Amino acid sequence: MTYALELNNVSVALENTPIVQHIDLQLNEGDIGCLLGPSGCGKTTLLRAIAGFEAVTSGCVSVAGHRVSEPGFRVPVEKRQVGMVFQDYALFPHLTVKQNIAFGLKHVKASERERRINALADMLRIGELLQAFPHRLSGGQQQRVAIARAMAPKPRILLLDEPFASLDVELREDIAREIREVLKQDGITTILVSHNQLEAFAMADEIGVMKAGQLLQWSTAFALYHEPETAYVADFVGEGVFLPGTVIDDVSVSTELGVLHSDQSLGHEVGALVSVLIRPDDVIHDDDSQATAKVLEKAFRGAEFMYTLALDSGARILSLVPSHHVHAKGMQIGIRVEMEHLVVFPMEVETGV
Ligand SMILES: Nc1ncnc2c1ncn2[C@@H]1O[C@H](COP(=O)(O)OP(=O)(O)OP(=O)(O)O)[C@@H](O)[C@H]1O
Repeated sequence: MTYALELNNVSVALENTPIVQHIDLQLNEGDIGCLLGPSGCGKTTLLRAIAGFEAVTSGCVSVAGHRVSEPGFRVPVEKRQVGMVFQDYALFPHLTVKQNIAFGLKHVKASERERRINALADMLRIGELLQAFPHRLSGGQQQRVAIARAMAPKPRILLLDEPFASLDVELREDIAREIREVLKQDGITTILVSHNQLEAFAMADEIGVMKAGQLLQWSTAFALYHEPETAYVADFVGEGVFLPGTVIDDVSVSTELGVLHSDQSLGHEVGALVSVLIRPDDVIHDDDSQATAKVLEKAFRGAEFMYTLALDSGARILSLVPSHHVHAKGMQIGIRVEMEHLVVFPMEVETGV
């Protein structure tokens, strides 16, 4: 199987300091990947290594089955057919918006060049700005020009570092959706860096969670949310809390919310103390339920409220409740747990319980 982009055991050091270590990831042609992680965890460094700006100290980067980076060997950036949008946009100040976008299209027929520039400018809402120079543009406009310039030559691999950071929420969602469509149409394999999980969920086929230079998990949004492999990923992605539990057999855990069952072996010894991940959508409000919890807080989210509830022990859980159910703070409300994926970690792991 040849991937459009493959990293095997990639490590990168800057000024002799290891920054990212032992990274494995793969993307099929036309797939979109997203790196999520706190500031300073090495996302930009990893993008720069894929683009060829940084050398690797171990492992290899392959594009369409060809090795482009390994220790002591690096295909130059301009030979990789990689497009990259940096956080500082790096537009050419002496060129107009149109000339910036056209920069990588010198070998394309004039009519096709015009068509592509206009299509990208329309999509990115910068059609009115084609004759302007970059210094006249707002940060968000410059960012969109940089995206158009990187997408224009249909690179083999597109790398986007926080591509929507300067856009307001509404524009961001529309543009992200349209960019995804064009990337899919053109079959451009993409990795983007984002701080925004919802954006990652909406844009990406595969998502990687990074922490301190390590890639903890590389999988679909669904798997990250429902089948996190570490307590860190469980905590970082989505909302939820950990409740203490005791393993009672290979597939069941006893908790304050009752006995919860898994459809597969939990891999923990009977009697082991564990932390059980409880997502807000696992906790259903049900007036007929015997089990109750006290409403501590509620936050309006449009169609739903996010309730923070206290169990008898004082442990807190979250529950998403349709907003036509109105319960005041301090009330006891009926709850039941409906869980499709039971996620359990050993208790000694730092989970914030
Ligand atoms: N030239 C350098 N020499 C040594 N360390 C560096 C150098 N450049 C960056 N670093 C360090 O490498 C680490 C990773 O930086 P990087 O920019 O890749 O993180 P990031 O995850 O992209 O962060 P952000 O989300 O804030 O952009 C940081 O701790 C940073 O201080």
